[in-house]
Amino acid sequence: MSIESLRAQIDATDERILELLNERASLAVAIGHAKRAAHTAANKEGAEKLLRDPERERAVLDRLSALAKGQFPQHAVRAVFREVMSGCLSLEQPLHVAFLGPEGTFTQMAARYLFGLSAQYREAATIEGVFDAVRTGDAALGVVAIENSTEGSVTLTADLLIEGNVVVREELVLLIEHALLARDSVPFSSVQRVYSHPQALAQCRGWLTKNLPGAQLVQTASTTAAARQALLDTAGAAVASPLAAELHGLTILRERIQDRTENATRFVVLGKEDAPRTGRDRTSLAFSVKDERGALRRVLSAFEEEGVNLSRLESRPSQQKPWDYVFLVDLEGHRTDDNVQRALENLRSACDMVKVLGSYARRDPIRLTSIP
Ligand SMILES: C=C(O[C@@H]1C=C(C(=O)O)C=C[C@H]1O)C(=O)O
Repeated sequence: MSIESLRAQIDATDERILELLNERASLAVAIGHAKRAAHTAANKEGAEKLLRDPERERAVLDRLSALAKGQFPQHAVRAVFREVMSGCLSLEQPLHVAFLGPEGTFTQMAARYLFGLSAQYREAATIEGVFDAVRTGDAALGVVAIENSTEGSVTLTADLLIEGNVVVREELVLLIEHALLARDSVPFSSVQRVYSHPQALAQCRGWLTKNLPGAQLVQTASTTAAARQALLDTAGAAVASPLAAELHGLTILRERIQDRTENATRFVVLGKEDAPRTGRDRTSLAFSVKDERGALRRVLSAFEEEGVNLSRLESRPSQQKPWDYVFLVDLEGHRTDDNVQRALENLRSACDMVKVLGSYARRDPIRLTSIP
């Protein structure tokens, strides 16, 4: 069969796909109306409810990924239907998402992976700016990093979660690969300055010490800012995502320079409400113990007695008074689970403060292979 004939068949097939997308969009609009009616009936006043349903979106993607046994690549199924759903949701209700900028950061890539290109993004210059956008309603959701597997917690995110009335709605764990990027004309041997965010430099500290011992390390506000600096410096290079090379027209001098192969950053989606129970959940909470002997042991016993597994426990200065500490805990389970509820009740007797920062579905780490 000739190419022209095959292309004619592709054109006809594309038209059928377009018809089905329009049919799907009409169904989504109808569902949007039904959700609004149900919400209005249930809540006579208050801000408009967020119509996005992440659990349903996850179910759609998982079902289609499982069905994708044909010619079309399975990894592409998710990307295609991520955008199909992003477009359908935008017909029901604009989705405003704040993220820690600037453009090209891992945080932006995490946001686009979750919400697609039809969401309306608001770039915030600081982590506080993301929290403020969600708190004021300027954005329905926000995306920030909460911890890295090499560097530990993003302490400001933790502090703002403890302080504010914003909770964790979802999580996304990205496997972070760092590369050394430079302008086309810069050979590896002439790199004298390396630019990047402090966390990225720290995640590549061993490699940089071994391979560029004489280079000056210059901290920047973000890996995107580092890429922009590298474009201007004929003896400079940036530590950033290999995907940033595509974004900024840089050359990859070295790939996978992070010290730990499985270097991952956990991002959280911030919202006014946390997630419904799925049976595979995580709950983040903060507590401060009474100044009594054995108070912390009683707290840990409260979890152990109810069979609640803790996946993270760390202390943070309370920001209230010097040498006063708050503990941050991630536990396996949803705050509505009976054993978690009993554990929370029991630990309250040993604590001055207990604050649930959100219950949400646990997600396995993913590796981005292209810019979402
Ligand atoms: C269509 C719906 O609304 C949104 C769009 C979805 C989709 O395109 O499949 C799924 C969940 C929602 O975020 C729905 O809730 O079913």
